[in-house]
Amino acid sequence: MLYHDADDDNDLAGQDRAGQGKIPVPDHVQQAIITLLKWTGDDPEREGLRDTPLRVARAWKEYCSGYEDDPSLHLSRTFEEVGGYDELVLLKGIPFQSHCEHHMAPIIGKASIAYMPRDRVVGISKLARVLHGYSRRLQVQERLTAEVAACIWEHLHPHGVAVVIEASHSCMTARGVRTPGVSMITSRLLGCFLDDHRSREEVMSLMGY
Ligand SMILES: Nc1nc2c(ncn2[C@@H]2O[C@H](COP(=O)(O)OP(=O)(O)OP(=O)(O)O)[C@@H](O)[C@H]2O)c(=O)[nH]1
Ligand SMILES: [Zn+2]
Repeated sequence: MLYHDADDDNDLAGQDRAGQGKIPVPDHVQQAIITLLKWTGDDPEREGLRDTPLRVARAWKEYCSGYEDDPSLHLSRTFEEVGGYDELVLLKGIPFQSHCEHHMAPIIGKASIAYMPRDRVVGISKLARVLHGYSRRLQVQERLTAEVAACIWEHLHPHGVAVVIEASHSCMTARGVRTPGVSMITSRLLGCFLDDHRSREEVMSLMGY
């Protein structure tokens, strides 16, 4: 049996947790979640699971909201270098959440994103927005790292870009090899951070590596 939003206050699925309003969930999407619930051994008809297909569907739309984002648009508004500042700009330790494309399990970590401006700088929050645009999709960490770096490289035309991501993969900690406490580190260096060892050492040291 499929459930649709009731108008009462107990309709948790109907709450706007993401601030994006309530989105309709097609029956076939709910049905897929019911099938999974049954297959895992539970009873989708019991009270606690009654609205779960709706909630899960909406949660996945939120986890994967990056598919509706064009991260490069966040870099379209730039500013002239302030006071002739032409040294590196680093946003360090940006928390993010993604999901691995193999198991759809959470990837939870932090990213550090640096660039060496050429003529213009971007609002610093935009670097985090680019990260979220790519992380809110099904990912592998290597591709996420490369996509963030490529986006900044192609749209800001800086002297260099450095992206380092450190993350824990729930598919390794909560299932499978079940090895908690392990993190994966990936990096993508472009331009001066790749070619010039002093720039590379500086950015890595500022990032804490
Ligand atoms: N390189 C890389 N591997 C990932 C990432 N996320 C998950 N994986 C790995 O993807 C692999 C998928 O391996 P498979 O053998 O196809 O799947 P599996 O049988 O579930 O593997 P186990 O996780 O070892 O149980 C696993 O080794 C995961 O640890 C990622 O972001 N990058
Ligand atoms: Zn995985």
